[in-house]
Amino acid sequence: MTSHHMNLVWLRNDLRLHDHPMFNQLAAQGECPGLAVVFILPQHWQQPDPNGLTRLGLPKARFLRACLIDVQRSLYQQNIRLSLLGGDPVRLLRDWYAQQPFHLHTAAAQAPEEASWLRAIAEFAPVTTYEPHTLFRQQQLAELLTADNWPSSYSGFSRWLDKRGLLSHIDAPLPPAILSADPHEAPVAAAIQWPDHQLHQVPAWAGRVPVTPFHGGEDAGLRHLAAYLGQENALRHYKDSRNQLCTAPASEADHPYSGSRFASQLSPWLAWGALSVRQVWAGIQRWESIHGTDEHSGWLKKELLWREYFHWTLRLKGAAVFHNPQPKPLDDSRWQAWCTARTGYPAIDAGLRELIHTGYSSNRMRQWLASFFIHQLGLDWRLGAAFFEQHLIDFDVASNWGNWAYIAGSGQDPRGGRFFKLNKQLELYDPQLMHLQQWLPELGPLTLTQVLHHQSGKRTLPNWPAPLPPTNPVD
Ligand SMILES: Cc1cc2nc3c(=O)[nH]c(=O)nc-3n(C[C@H](O)[C@H](O)[C@H](O)COP(=O)(O)OP(=O)(O)OC[C@H]3O[C@@H](n4cnc5c(N)ncnc54)[C@H](O)[C@@H]3O)c2cc1C
Repeated sequence: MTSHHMNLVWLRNDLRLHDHPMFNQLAAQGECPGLAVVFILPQHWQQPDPNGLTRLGLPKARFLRACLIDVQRSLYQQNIRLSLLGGDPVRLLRDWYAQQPFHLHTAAAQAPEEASWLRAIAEFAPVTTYEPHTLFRQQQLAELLTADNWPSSYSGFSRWLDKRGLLSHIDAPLPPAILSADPHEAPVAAAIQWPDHQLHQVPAWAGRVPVTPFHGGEDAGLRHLAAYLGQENALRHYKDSRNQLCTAPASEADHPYSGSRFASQLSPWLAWGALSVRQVWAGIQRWESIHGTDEHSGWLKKELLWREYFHWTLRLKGAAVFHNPQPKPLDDSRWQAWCTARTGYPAIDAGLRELIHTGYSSNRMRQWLASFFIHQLGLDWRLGAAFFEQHLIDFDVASNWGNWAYIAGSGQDPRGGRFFKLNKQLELYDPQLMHLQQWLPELGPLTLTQVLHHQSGKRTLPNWPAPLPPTNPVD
């Protein structure tokens, strides 16, 4: 590693100090000539694309901002500045380098866009990359990471890990780094322009629905993890409750898990790297040492391995993950109905409202939404994935695009897509309409039969739009 330049750490979605190989490496170097840390909000994230989508919906922006404030505070306690810049990352870093040469330390690229930034920067500055996002190191998977060897399904990946015994070789999380360096300020100025809350119209229903339960930041993420595995101990029923659409209110006395979190809800912190996935894995192992290894802890680990599978798939396949061999033309009226959560299918419209309003939805709901968008509205899955990208506070490029491609049948898995029959799903997962009524309060008291009939086209709910004609039956 060069030493005559100052070190510049470029954080992207690795917004933490604990278990961060980059900070630990720099700390191990001891006193260095200077250290600055930067986060750059790419300007194009806020420019609407031809379909009116940006990459930074309001809940997502709020969560990100809270993560940045938290990491800025933690660094400040070590006398290190985090500069927050907005603009074109390559241009800003080139300007910075021209005024004050640096050695750049940053996470390895996940998506092709990041890879192209890193290639461009490497032309004018020394760059060292790190692996802060995954359970495994690239070297551990080297044999698999070739076009011929990469498994075409998650199960193939999981079998290979078992065969190699790799699950017992996941690195332990690193302790928070203690840094020691001369602080440096950014020599370039380009303030972040955050989305304007004033321009965001609050719909009339918003006052009657749940508030966003997530607060960004490493500190909040670590507390959430500790509570989930400790005081709440909600992992004890994870496998049985993970398919719920929401947490049943504590008042639902006859519900088996009333008031207890249905899934870990760790994804927003994991996505921004405010929590390290190895920290979560180690937390589950600690839980197992107290409560014993069981199907619940095993299932949560399995979900983290799904994440791993999608991450490494993207690293290997790159732009191919975003490709649709059967593109579809845009049907504007269907697209507008989707964007305004008025498709006429209350189960879907409730899910869309939740997603737009909070930036989060359960895995089951995401599956309904994606399957509905692709197989019942007949729209191009990439548009649905981009819609999620705008809204999800836990947007993770590999998991989002990987899951959409998987449901569309465009991705790795040879089974040709996943189609969830909406009415059957509603009967199975929200028979008491708990989620649906939470998000469509203006529909008032309803029966399951009324909703099922409406969704089948019988128009039993006069104050909700007629359902758009489906391209496949909902029953
Ligand atoms: C269409 C679609 C889009 C999705 N987009 C994203 C996304 O942008 N970001 C994201 O983190 N997850 C995404 N997922 C996966 C999954 O829905 C969320 O990770 C999960 O709902 C987050 O809630 P949780 O933390 O309570 O999950 P839990 O059930 O508690 O799972 C724990 C963790 O495992 C990982 N995980 C769980 N399921 C999956 C999965 N199917 N694929 C990859 N990782 C998984 C996540 O990191 C999650 O936080 C998507 C799923 C679908 C069907």
